Amino acid sequence: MSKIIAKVIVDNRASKTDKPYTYAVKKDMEEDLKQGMRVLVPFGMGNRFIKGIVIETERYSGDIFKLKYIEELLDDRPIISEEILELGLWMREKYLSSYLDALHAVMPPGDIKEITTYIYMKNRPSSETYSLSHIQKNIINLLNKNEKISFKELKEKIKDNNIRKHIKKLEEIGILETDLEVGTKVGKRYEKYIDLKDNNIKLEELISEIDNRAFKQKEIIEYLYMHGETPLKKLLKEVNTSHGVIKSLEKKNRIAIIEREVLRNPIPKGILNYEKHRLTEKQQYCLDEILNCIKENKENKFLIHGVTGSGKTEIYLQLIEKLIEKGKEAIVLVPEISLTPQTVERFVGRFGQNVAVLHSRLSAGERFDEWRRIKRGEVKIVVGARSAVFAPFNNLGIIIIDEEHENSYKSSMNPKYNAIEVAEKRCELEGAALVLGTATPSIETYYRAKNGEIKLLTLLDRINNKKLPIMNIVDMRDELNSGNKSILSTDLYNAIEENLKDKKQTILFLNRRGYSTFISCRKCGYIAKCKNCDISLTYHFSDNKLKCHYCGMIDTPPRICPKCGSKYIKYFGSGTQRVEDLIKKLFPQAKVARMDVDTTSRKGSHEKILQNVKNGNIDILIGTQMITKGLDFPLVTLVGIIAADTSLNLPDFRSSERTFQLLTQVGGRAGRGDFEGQVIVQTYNPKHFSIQMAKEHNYTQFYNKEILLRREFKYPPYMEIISLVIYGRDKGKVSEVSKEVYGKIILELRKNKLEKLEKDIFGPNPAPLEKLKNNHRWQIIFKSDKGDSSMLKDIINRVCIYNSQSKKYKGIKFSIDVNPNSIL
Ligand SMILES: Nc1ncnc2c1ncn2[C@@H]1O[C@H](COP(=O)(O)OP(=O)(O)OP(=O)(O)O)[C@@H](O)[C@H]1O
Ligand SMILES: [Zn+2]
Ligand SMILES: [Zn+2]
Repeated sequence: MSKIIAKVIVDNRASKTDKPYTYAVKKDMEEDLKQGMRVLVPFGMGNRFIKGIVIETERYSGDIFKLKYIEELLDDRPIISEEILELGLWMREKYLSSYLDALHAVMPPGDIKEITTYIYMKNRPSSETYSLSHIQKNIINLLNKNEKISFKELKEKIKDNNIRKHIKKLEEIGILETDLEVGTKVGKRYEKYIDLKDNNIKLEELISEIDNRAFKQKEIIEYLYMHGETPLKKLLKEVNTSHGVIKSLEKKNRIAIIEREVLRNPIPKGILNYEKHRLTEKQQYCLDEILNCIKENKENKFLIHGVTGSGKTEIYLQLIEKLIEKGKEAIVLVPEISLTPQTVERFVGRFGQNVAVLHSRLSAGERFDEWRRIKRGEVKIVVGARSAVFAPFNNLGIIIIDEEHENSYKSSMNPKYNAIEVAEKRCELEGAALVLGTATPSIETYYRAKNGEIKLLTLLDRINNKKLPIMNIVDMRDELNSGNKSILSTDLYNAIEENLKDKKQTILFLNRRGYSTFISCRKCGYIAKCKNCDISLTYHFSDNKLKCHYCGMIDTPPRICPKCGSKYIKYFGSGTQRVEDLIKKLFPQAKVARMDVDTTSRKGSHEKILQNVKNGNIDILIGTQMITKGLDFPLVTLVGIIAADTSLNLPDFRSSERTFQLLTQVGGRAGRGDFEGQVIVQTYNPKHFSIQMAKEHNYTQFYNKEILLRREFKYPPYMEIISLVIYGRDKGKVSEVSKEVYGKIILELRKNKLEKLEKDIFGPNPAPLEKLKNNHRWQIIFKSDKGDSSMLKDIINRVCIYNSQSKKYKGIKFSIDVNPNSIL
C-alpha cells in the first residue's frame, strides 16, 4: 500500500542542513497535508522538535520504516500558494541561495515561527443547529465564550482527529472564519516613541550637560539627534541600553516619551484625489495594444519606452483600472518607495483604499497586517519596493515595474534576486502580464525587446508636445584653462542667476554627499581613510566630523598629519554640502534646500522638502540621486549636473549605462510644465558617447554602441556573470582560501569537461573595494554562456558549501551574486 511522504525544509540555519528532509505522514494527516504548510518535525540525533515547511508531497510505495513521522501540522491551510512556493524554489536555484533564505523571501514577513492560525466566529448559527455534529457544536460553544481561539488550543480542547474537516465544514456554511496572526505584535495599538524634548538645541550643548561617566545617556542623545523620533524598542536595541537610562533622561527633561497609535493602515494621510486624464492618442495606443495582446493571449510581456514626461504613469493607472474591472489584482513595483512619493501618491490618489503601500518604514506588525489584507483580498493593488513582487494575491493580473532600469530592483541580501526576473517568472506561473516602463531601458531589457521576447511600445514625445530639455555640455577643462577654479562653470552660474530672476526653480545634482570627499596631507600625501573599510573618509561640515559612507564610522578630522606631523592638511573634492555652501554665498537672495541622506534621516523630512519645492518655497534644490526619481515639478526649468564624471569613472561595466541613465533622468526633471527646460552638464569627458547621446536624447544610438561593447567584452546580456566574493577578518586567510577555492572549482570544471569555461574566469584577486566593514575581500568573476551557467553554478555552489563547513575555513564567508549590479 502506498503512503504519503513529505519533503520538508527545516528552520535551522546550519548550512549542512540546507536540503529537503523526507518525513512519513501519519494516516490521519494524509488528507490535510499540503505543500506550503508549516509542520513540526523531529530532527537530529536527539529528535528535538523543530519547525519546517513542506515543499513537496508525494505517494511512495517503498519502505518507510526508516523515516521519522511529521509530528504536527501547524497550519490548517498552506500559508503560501503553490505558485509562490515554486517561485521561491526557482529563486534558490537561479541565485544560488539556501532553501531557507529563498523560502523566507516568499513567506509572510516577520518570523514565520511566530505565526498562529486563529479561528473566529463569523456568524452565530441560527437555532437550527440540528445539522451540526456533536464536535461542531462543541467548537461553536468554545467560540461563544472566546472572541477567537488558536487552532492549537482548539485541538487540545477538542480531541478529535478530524477537527480540520469540522472547521472546514463550519467555514463553508459561513459560521467560522480563520485568520493568521503573527507573534504578539499585532493587536497592540500603541507603541512608545522617544524624541529629543527640544530639537533646536545643538548637540554639543545637549551633551555638555551630561555627566561624563553617563556615556549611555550621551549615546542616546547622539542617536536621537542623528535619527530623530525613534521607537523605544529600536532605541534600546540600537544603543544597547536599558529602560532605566531612558527614564533618567526623561527626568532630566531632555527627552520625551510619546505614545503613538500603531497604524493598521499605513497609507499616508492627506493624499488628494488624482484626477483621471483623458489619454492622448499615443497613450491610448499603448493601452489598447497591451489590453488586446492580453485578451487575445498574444504577448504578455511589454516594455514601455517613453521619454521623461511622456505620461507612462497614467497608462499604468488606466491599465490597472481595466484589469480590476475584470476581477484581477495588480502589483506595482517602484524604486525605494521613500524616494518616489509622487508616484505613490498618484496610485493612492486614484484608487484610495484599494491600495496597499508596502514601504520600508513599516513596522514588522504593520507589514504583516498588510500582507494579510492582501491575502484576504481586501485590496486589489499593491504598490511597493522590490519585495512587493511576492505580494500574496490569488488572482494576479499584472505586474508593473516602473523605472525598470533602477538598480534597487536587485536585492543585495540573500537570495540576491532581481525583481524583474522574479516578476517575469511569477507572471509565467500565474498567467499574468508584465509591463516594464522607463525612459532609459536597461541594456538587458532593451536587448530582449529587440529580440522579440518583450513587446516594445515607444513614446517619443512628452505630453502635450512639450519639448525635451536642451542639454548643454560644459567642458570643465576649458573652465580651468580660462582661470575658473570654482565647481560652478560660468554657464551654470549665469543660468542659475537668470532662472532666479525669472522666478523659476533650479535643481542641482551631485552624486556625492558631505562637504569634502577626502582630506589629505600636502606634505606626505597621507589620506584619511576608514579603518574598517580602507576607503577615504568624507568630511561633513555641519557636525565637523569625518564619516565613512560605507560603514558609518565617525572620526574627528586631524589638525596635524598623523603620519608626518605637518599642519598642511587640505580638504579636497566637493560634496552636496559644499555646493550648498557655495550657492548660498553666491546667491544670498535664493531659498536653497539640500536633499540627501544627511538631511532626510528624520521621519517626514523628505516629504517636507518636496512639499516646499511644490509650494514654490524653494528656488534651488541641491541633491544626490534622491532627486532623480519621478519628480514632476512644473516650475523646474533648469537642471545643473555638477559632475557627470563621478559615475563614468567607476571601474564597472555598467558605468556608461549608469551615466546615460542619470543624465537623462535628472535632466528629465526640467521643463515638464508650461516652460521650456534646459540642462547644463559639467564634465571632463565631453566627448564620451554616453554624454553625447544623452545630450541628443538618443537612446537607440546609445544602445547600439553599448551593446557592441557588451558583446566584445563578454558582458550581459550576452554572458551571465557570477561574482564570488570571499571575505573575512583575516587577510592572509582570505587570500589563501580564495586561491584554494579557485583551484577546486577549476578541478571540478575539468572533471565535468567544462575546460572551455576556464578562460572566462577572472581572479582570484583582491576586490576593487578591498576592505569593507573590517572584512578583507577577494573576488573571482565567472562569465559563461546562458547554456553553461547552470552547470557552473552547481559547481560553485558545491565547492563553496563544502568549504563553508570545513573547520579550516572558519571565519571565512562566501557571497555569490548572479549578474550583480556592480562588480566592485
Ligand atoms: N493624457 C494626459 N493629459 C494631460 N496631462 C497628462 C496626461 N497624462 C499624463 N499627464 C501629466 O503629464 C505629466 C507627466 O506624466 P508622468 O509623470 O506620468 O510621465 P512619466 O512618463 O512617468 O515621466 P518620468 O519617466 O519622467 O517619471 C504629469 O504631470 C501628468 O499628470
Ligand atoms: Zn603628512
Ligand atoms: Zn567604513
